[in-house]
Amino acid sequence: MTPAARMQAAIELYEGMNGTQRPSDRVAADYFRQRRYIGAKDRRDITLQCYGALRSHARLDWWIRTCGAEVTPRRQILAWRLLALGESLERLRERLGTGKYAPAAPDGEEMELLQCLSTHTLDHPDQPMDVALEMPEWLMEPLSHALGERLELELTALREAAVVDLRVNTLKAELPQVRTALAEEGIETEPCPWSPLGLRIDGRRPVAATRAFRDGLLEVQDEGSQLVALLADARPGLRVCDFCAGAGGKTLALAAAMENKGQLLACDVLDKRLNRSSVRLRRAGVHNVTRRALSSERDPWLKRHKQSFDRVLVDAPCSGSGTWRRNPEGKWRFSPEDLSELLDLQARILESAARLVKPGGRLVYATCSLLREENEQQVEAFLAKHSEFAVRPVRTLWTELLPTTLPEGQGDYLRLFPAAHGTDGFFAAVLERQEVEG
Ligand SMILES: C[S@@+](CC[C@H](N)C(=O)[O-])C[C@H]1O[C@@H](n2cnc3c(N)ncnc32)[C@H](O)[C@@H]1O
Repeated sequence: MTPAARMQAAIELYEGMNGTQRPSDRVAADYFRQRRYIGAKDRRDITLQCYGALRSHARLDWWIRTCGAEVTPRRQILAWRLLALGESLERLRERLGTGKYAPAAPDGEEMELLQCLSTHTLDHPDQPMDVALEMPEWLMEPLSHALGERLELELTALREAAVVDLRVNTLKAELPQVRTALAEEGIETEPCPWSPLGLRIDGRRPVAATRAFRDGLLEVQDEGSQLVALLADARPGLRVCDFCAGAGGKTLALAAAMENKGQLLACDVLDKRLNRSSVRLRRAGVHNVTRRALSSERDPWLKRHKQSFDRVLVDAPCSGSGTWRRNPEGKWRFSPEDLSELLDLQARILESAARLVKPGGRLVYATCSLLREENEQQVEAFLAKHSEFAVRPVRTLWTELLPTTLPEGQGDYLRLFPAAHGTDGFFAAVLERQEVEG
């Protein structure tokens, strides 16, 4: 493809991403599936343009409006090229209106906009803080409450693309073996700093096409997720419930920690999502998992199984604010009403899932959210009503369960942040049901 044709494809794809509520990576996957003639290099360039615009959305809109124009996806892509990529106006102009596959030539009004933009770069001191940090205005207060003086640093990290982490599947291999196998297929990795099972890849590589992946030696999983699963301390022979199992990311990690021994129950309200785990479980050689679709968090099944699990993991549905490096559109679609609905749902799930925990057993409440409302405040509201549960501080659990050093800033709860720890944002609390005396 010519650079102009790639630019036109980026405009088309970006229009598609903007015109839907579907996740942008799915829109991109469909776009390329329907255009198999687009090769890997072109695909990478087109995706780079779209994600570049998506990650700079607020600043691009600010500039387009400051230059007196209306925002459109096409203008956002053109603005990104001038402001973020530093392309010259002459070079950009040369590519517009130059043939069948190129973007149309700009009209007079658009040309004025391009001229205005071409004398600037993406950041400007007049941009309000929410614009500069690419965050919806309403979220600045709860984020500031959660991040304090680290607000700017963390939100800056959240604007950038995330690294790719892998978890070695200890049911099939050890870390050095997987590292060597990947290197033989041209993928260099470094051990993750905190997870003893983690390998980090610099940049995007086709991991899913490797033999090591197809043979189930590894899973793609953020280091933060790996740590949540490790802190659940799912040992061989225990009865473990993964209450919000989804497509099984943490179920797989729990099964490996259990060495396939004991009972692991994966629940979710979405049957379809649970079913998606079956291929992954098979590939990983997991065979101690039973799946159960729940009608709601109050499914009658819970009553029949109260106090019968050693470990219950609640990987709660949440804002996903800790993962907005990967899904930058998520923050623009998330509303105060969504947050308030999630807070009610999380409290209900925590309340119900807690009933499954045996005396002496543990309830692990985790989110990939940065917000205190979804994290500390949920746990503290739960503890205020349930004196039979007590916090097992992560700071001490870590030394019992993990061979690596404790990341900075850990106290009662696990709190991981993109800038501070290089992971997605994660929160976890480990709560133990007290043994009944006498
Ligand atoms: C953060 S995701 C889980 C991700 C998964 N544990 C993983 O590691 O891949 C939260 C899950 O909670 C599920 N969920 C939503 N409402 C629920 C409810 N009332 N009871 C149980 N699960 C629920 C969602 O369907 C979703 O799959």
